[in-house]
Amino acid sequence: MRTTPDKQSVFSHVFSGLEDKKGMSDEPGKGSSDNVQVAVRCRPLSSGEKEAGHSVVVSVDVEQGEVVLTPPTSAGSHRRGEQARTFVFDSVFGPESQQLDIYNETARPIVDSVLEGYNGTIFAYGQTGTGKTFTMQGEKEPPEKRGIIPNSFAHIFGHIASCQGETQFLVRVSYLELYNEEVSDLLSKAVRKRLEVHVRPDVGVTVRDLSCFVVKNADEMEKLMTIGDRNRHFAVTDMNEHSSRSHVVFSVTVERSDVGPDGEPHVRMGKLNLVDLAGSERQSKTGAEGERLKESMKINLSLMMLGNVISQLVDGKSKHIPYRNSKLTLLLQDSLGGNSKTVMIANIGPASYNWDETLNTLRYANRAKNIQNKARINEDPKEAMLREFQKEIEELKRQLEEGSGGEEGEGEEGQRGKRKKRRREDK
Ligand SMILES: Nc1ncnc2c1ncn2[C@@H]1O[C@H](COP(=O)(O)OP(=O)(O)OP(=O)(O)O)[C@@H](O)[C@H]1O
Repeated sequence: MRTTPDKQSVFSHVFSGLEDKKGMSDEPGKGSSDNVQVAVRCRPLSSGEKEAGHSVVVSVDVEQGEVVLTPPTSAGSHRRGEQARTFVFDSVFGPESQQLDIYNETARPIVDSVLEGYNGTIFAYGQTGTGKTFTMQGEKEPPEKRGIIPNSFAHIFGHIASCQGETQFLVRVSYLELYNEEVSDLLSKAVRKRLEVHVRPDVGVTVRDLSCFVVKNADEMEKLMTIGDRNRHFAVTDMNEHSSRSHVVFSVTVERSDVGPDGEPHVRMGKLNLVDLAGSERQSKTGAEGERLKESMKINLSLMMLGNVISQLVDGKSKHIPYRNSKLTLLLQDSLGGNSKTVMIANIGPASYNWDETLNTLRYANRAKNIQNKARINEDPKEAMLREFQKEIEELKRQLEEGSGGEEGEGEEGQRGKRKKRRREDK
């Protein structure tokens, strides 16, 4: 359901829920300094890699949060004899890790914060074919294979269902694609229409004309995700049979209205950005030519720009961060160094022939650990829709009351007088 053309039909999607004690104890408007959290996930060796006889060069120590990249032992490798490299991250996941473990450790705290009114970003980064889409979306069946995005839908609506009483929620979603440096709306009928990205000082990054749908349960969200995925650019490459050729951002906005100590309703709004980046790739390995090669160059360029932004944020010397150098960094402006709680999941493969790419990803992720964000609860935001709907609901209720007649024995004159009085009170 689209919000703009049909506001009235969303009234039924404004949920009632319990006053959330935990949420109420937060101090709206106060920012806290949060480092970007970085997790690393290493996928299992694929059957093709096993058949080709590639050895495993990655080991993971979950307890210590450590990833060790050992040098390849094969005689032909130019990395043979190098020293092992060790990296430490906020959390690490080996080939046996389960989708739900990843969700609980990396995504759950971010989604909890979004439900409190913070912005949150979860993004997957890594070489092509290392499991970014598997981590973010996963597979539909069996349920244990579901990724972060569908798990977050269940989490959000599970939370709403557990609430009762005064708290009301409004959830809406949008889904955009960044392909060859052009932004488009994956949920629009005009799916290839180019959209403009703007940064507004009051609300941050916005995409003009991006459609937004109010949803009332996890199934509706999943349906929208499936529609959007069908519109996404994929291709077969030598590195991945189903390779994403674009970056995508699935956004979920959660508005909540709680009655504060002053007896008045207060609206808070958290936005969750779920980002599946296209993979970095080497042309010699993917076999990209023609259109694929053009895509590949754009993908690598935007990831390089993202790397530059990360370096400058961490370096701390530069006052000017080059967010505007690419659409990807512009879209992620709030998520990196801004008003958001952010987690990056760096995906890597375990095989020896990807040693260089794996080292690059680990270095990239290692730098991102030092990015400092300043997340704050978004209280009474201008763009909140909930308050507008509440006002209209009140107005409709009033009209219904008026339409159902006055108190017994009260004449037309008496009812008209009451209406006038209410209008005066409203003013
Ligand atoms: N942890 C995992 N366990 C089992 N299979 C996995 C895992 N991670 C990835 N795979 C499998 O590896 C293949 C590549 O994964 P996926 O498409 O998610 O990679 P990607 O990083 O999104 O690639 P690209 O950047 O090319 O889109 C898929 O067949 C996927 O099912």
